[in-house]
Amino acid sequence: MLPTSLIAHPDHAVVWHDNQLYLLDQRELPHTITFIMCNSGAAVATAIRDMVVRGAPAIGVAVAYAVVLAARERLLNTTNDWREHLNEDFALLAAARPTAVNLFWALKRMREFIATLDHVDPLPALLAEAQRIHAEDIAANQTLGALGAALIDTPTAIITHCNAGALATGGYGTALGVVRSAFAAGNIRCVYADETRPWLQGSRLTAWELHESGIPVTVQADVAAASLMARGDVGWVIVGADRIAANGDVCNKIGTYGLAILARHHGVKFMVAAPLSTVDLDTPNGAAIPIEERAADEVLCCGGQRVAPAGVAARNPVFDVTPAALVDYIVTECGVIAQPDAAKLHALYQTAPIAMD
Ligand SMILES: CSC[C@H]1O[C@H](OP(=O)(O)O)[C@H](O)[C@@H]1O
Repeated sequence: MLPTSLIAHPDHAVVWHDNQLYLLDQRELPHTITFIMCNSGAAVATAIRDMVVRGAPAIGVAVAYAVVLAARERLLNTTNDWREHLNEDFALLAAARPTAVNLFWALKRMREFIATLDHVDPLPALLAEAQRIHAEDIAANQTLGALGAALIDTPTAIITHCNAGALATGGYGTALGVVRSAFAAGNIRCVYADETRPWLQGSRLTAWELHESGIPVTVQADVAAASLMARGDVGWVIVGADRIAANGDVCNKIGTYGLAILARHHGVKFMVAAPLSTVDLDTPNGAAIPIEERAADEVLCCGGQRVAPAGVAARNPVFDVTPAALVDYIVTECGVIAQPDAAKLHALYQTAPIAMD
């Protein structure tokens, strides 16, 4: 019998329980609930690469716990300084996926924390830091959820893309955090969830999260968003982010850029919800963000069957960049930026309660 902390719940994408790390296998949702137990940094790197856990903040939280697992493994198997051997683990984790900056933000924060340690046994302090990162992400989502919901001042239908929910974060969600808060305020009539090929994060994960929460959700083909906006039924497009560059360009799931162009054309407001850990002032603009290209088979196949004829190639970039000029609001836990630009982002960073560097 799974402990209650491991019962299937959108907030349980990443669970530290009984000194082990459990990842809800998001490849199997919504019809199968499987937790994968990881006991090394390498196992977490594999789980990230294979999309067991996905979503920028959730990846960051998983990486923070992965450093604890790696340190434990090194302490058990290394006679000399455990810190030296951690570099291999950090390199494995850094190579898992290239786009979501939260992965690298978490590695940097854990590495800087390790540098402050002089404990003989570093594990309790390391675990406490990973748990702080986890708790801070949930709190950030609840705060940004409320700030984003405050922008939605009348009942409306919204479109969301991919999954930027509790499953993609430490809990509560970013775009779906705004949806949860706005629904509680009576201002969400319906959520139209783009299915988001090829991984179907929308029809599998967002639909599961919102249905479980009693929030009206309708799945649609990604290509159906345009005519829905043309009908005039939708007030907002609300999405998450994997990396926000210093000038306000937003990197998110492939298809987001097209939604932003459609939204601007149809007078639909476009909101990006993300914690400050997703803002990367070291990346000057969207063109500098590495876009992950995944296996062609993810596009060539559907339901495990090859659809395209043999010999036909496919391209599979899994993110794209929305220029800041097409973004109406960036909502973070430190505040809301309307019509984002470099100066406004930098100013927001300066107000952050703790140094986010
Ligand atoms: C809350 S950020 C979630 C973000 O991550 C998703 O990508 P993936 O499922 O490939 O990790 C997508 O871009 C979401 O907006």
